[in-house]
Amino acid sequence: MEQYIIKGGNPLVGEVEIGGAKNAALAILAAAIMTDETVLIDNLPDVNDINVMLEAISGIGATVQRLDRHTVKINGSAIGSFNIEYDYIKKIRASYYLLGALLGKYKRAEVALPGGCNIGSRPIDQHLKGFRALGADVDIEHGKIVADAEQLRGTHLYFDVVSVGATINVMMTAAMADGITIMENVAKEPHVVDVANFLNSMGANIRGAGTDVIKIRGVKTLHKSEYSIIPDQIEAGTFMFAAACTKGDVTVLNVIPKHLDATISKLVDIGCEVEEFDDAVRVVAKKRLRSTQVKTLPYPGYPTDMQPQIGVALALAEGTSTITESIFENRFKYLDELARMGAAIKVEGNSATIEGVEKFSGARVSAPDLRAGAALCIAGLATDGITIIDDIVYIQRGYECFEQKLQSLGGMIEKVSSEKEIQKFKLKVG
Ligand SMILES: CC(=O)N[C@H]1[C@@H](OP(=O)(O)OP(=O)(O)OC[C@H]2O[C@@H](n3ccc(=O)[nH]c3=O)[C@H](O)[C@@H]2O)O[C@H](CO)[C@@H](O)[C@@H]1O
Ligand SMILES: C=C(OP(=O)(O)O)C(=O)O
Repeated sequence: MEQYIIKGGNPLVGEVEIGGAKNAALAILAAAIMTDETVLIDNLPDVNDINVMLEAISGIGATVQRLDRHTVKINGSAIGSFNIEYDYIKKIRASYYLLGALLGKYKRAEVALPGGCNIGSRPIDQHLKGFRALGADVDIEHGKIVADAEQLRGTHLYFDVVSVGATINVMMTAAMADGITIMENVAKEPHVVDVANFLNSMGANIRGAGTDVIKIRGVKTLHKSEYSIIPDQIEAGTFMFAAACTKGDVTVLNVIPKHLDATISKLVDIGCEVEEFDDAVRVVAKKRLRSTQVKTLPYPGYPTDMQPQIGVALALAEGTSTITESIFENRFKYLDELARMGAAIKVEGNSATIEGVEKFSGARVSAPDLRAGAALCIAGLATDGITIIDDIVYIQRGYECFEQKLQSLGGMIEKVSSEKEIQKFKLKVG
């Protein structure tokens, strides 16, 4: 089993290139099979979840041609199965997008119930409500969602909760339904807009993505497109907090600063200097961080996917902070791991009270999920001693070349898979 070993204490300094947004890319790859023409997708992150999705779509007959690490050509004309059997697909959350894409194009789909990080109960009732409202019969049979429709008809739909997944999924199906669909109380995340832009580039007619109401005029067919995925705001934010926690000076390159507004605002609250450029953001932390209050919310609020990263910063900040996690009920597991490193935290329901400590001590901890794993790496980099992180497979789901990027900023982090390698690292760092 691979682990990260970290010797912290160095400020992270330098520039780091941010890749394409994993959560936009997963939906865009699913949407790419909705045309019989060839689609070229660029700025794809090379991470495990993306590779699982590519294998799943090639498994049902789509042609997938990787031009380079970040560029792929997809042709969905030879799809011969609407049943996603591929075993790994149920392990990722975004497998549910294949349901929306296949149902829209072929009026039939069978996909295993989705997995993803264990951060809460994660129901999909709003996806199913949307498909049914468009005229599909949807059942859950033997762990699979089975959907089919004689005809998909535009509808007026009000989501009961703001859901990124349901908004994108139903938008994909409605893009190929007959007539007009109006979706209210939708998610406004940048990746919702990116998927709408991608579908429009293939000839869909979707208006209002990024606002509370999306209007879709269904089209019969979609056509070829060349599309570049937006930068990953969560990867960018993770490196920005790594700078904050190590008293560093890091510039994240290839970002859309507007997408980082909530993250930037919190970094400023806790005492960092933040400079915005056209497509870069610089974070400088010169002194001890200050406490603050945070509540996770749908975009444009503070993202739940950035909650563990700020949690680490607040555990080192002067004073008492609170975090309220209002999206997923099980996203505080990393705090137990952080407590092993000396953090002082009390969790009650969906709220955590954090008394900042001056420093952590190195420990052996486990990544409970993707973002929490990345946050624990930040904690290790902010700690003088040695930290070992188990279960880094979660981190590999969503961060490309994570350790190499941190190394390029001066971080002493290595991937190891044996006691011998651990001892070698310890000898090297003294
Ligand atoms: C692959 C992907 O893009 N994952 C992201 C996506 O997850 P995901 O699409 O699963 O998250 P949602 O936005 O759907 O979930 C938001 C809230 O709505 C609830 N809900 C959702 C759907 C539904 O049918 N019923 C329901 O009650 C969820 O339990 C949660 O409390 O958005 C989350 C919120 O920004 C991010 O943390 C995840 O990284
Ligand atoms: C929680 C995440 O992913 P998933 O929804 O795929 O579990 C994430 O990207 O932070």
